Amino acid sequence: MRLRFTKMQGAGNDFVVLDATAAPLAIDARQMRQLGDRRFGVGADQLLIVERSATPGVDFRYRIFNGASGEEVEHCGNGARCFARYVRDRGLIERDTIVVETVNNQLVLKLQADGRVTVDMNRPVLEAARVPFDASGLRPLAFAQQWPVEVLGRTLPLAVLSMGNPHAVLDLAAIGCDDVDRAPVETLGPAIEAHARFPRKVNAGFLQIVDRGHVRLRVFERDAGETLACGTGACAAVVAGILAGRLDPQVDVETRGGLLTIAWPGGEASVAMTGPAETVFEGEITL
Ligand SMILES: N[C@H](CCC[C@H](N)C(=O)O)C(=O)O
Repeated sequence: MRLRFTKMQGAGNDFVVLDATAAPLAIDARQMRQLGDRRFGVGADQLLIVERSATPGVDFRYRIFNGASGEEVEHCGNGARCFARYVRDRGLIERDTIVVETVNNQLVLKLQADGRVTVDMNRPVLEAARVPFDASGLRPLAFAQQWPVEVLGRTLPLAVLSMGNPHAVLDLAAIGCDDVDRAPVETLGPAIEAHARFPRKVNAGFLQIVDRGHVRLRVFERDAGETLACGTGACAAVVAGILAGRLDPQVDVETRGGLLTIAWPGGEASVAMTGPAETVFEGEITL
């Protein structure tokens, strides 16, 4: 199969974007993995498919696949910003405000005059069972979403929540680490990602709080490994820090790939994420 694609990145989290608005794309998991492979394919953290939506009031369907596994997932924040840039730049829509539906959500994407994109990421899901997280036998710690989880022989205070996809956030101050670049991501990342208490695995965030308006974050992503940035992970980390009483309602999140700004007033409000979205190149591949 000959396939045209667009390579994009948002804060260094990179994507292969495929246009299925004119005709459906029949790509299996093996072909998704090939597309995502950095040596045998194009290479990307995730693959995004753009489809028209039949739902009234919704412009597009937004489907996300992790490149390493080829499996479909519920959400991708950096990808949502690239999605907005993609459909606008290709003239698939004339408006700067775009409504997309994912497998379990609807998102509103807004292209800003400065080139960044703001995404309404909806409310965080805080109930453990809906993350999903098995909290059986555990009692919450400093706040209702923080749980004592045994990982590699040590008990870690993990903030557990969903942005549509599952997240576990470790405030590095809890393990005496004051520099995210020295966080034990290589060891704790895979151990948290595959932990038995997360039946659908989990994205593992490592949070360094610099001050109430500025954090540094690394994320070992589910079925992707450490990425240069994770949009849903940035939202989850800021929500966790606000629930802990350690962050203000708007926070700059410094990731290895760039800066994201996350805002959450708390309660039933949506999380807003703003950040960059760039096209890198166009290409064709035979699968
Ligand atoms: N690895 C994630 C999907 C991509 C999320 C990330 N790239 C983002 O920007 O939110 C998961 O399996 O839930």
